[in-house]
Amino acid sequence: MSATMNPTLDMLARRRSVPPMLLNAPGPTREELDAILTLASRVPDHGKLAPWRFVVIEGEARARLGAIIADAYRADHPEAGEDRLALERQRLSHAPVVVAVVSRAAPHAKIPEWEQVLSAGAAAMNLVVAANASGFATSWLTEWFGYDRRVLEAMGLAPEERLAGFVHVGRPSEVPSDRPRPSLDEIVTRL
Ligand SMILES: Cc1cc2nc3c(=O)[nH]c(=O)nc-3n(C[C@H](O)[C@H](O)[C@H](O)COP(=O)(O)O)c2cc1C
Repeated sequence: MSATMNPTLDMLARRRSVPPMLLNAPGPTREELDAILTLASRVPDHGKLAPWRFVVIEGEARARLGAIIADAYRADHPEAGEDRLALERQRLSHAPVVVAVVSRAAPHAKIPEWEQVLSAGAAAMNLVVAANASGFATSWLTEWFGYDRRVLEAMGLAPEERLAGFVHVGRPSEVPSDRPRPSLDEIVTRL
């Protein structure tokens, strides 16, 4: 896409995910992250339910949760070797900050649950956009442990809460080349 004089459009046209291994410190400061999370929470939200919340995983907490991820993996794969367990242990330790976006969608008399789930996706994407506009790069991932109740419980999620994604945030050491994008012909119909 051609460059414009509009920094928002330029960022949207160029942004791409950067794998956690390429996301370095320094991560956002407390003030920077608060600003990013404030923008992440400014999303369409039918019924003003705030059907999402954020769990910030940084510093020592990344390794603490990594140990729980590796324990869960070992319990399910007793044959797993040390290399694989080390990989699992490091899952959240590459980027300096990982924000878990949690969906709190629940049955409601007026607001369809589907719309609450969509709002959590919007919050995750606003977080991605705000972090990238602030000079960071991101990766929005779930992986197997994003669906593992042992891991989610260790993060403080209630049984009815679900993970929309782990957004890894850091300074990119390199930005991968772009991937193919769908052409408008494939995804747009006009009535
Ligand atoms: C909800 C959600 C979960 C995702 N989980 C994973 C994942 O576990 N592993 C993965 O490789 N990509 C995952 N992705 C895809 C990446 O976030 C990203 O879209 C892709 O790697 C590159 O696209 P981009 O450069 O346009 O961001 C997920 C995307 C979404 C929306």
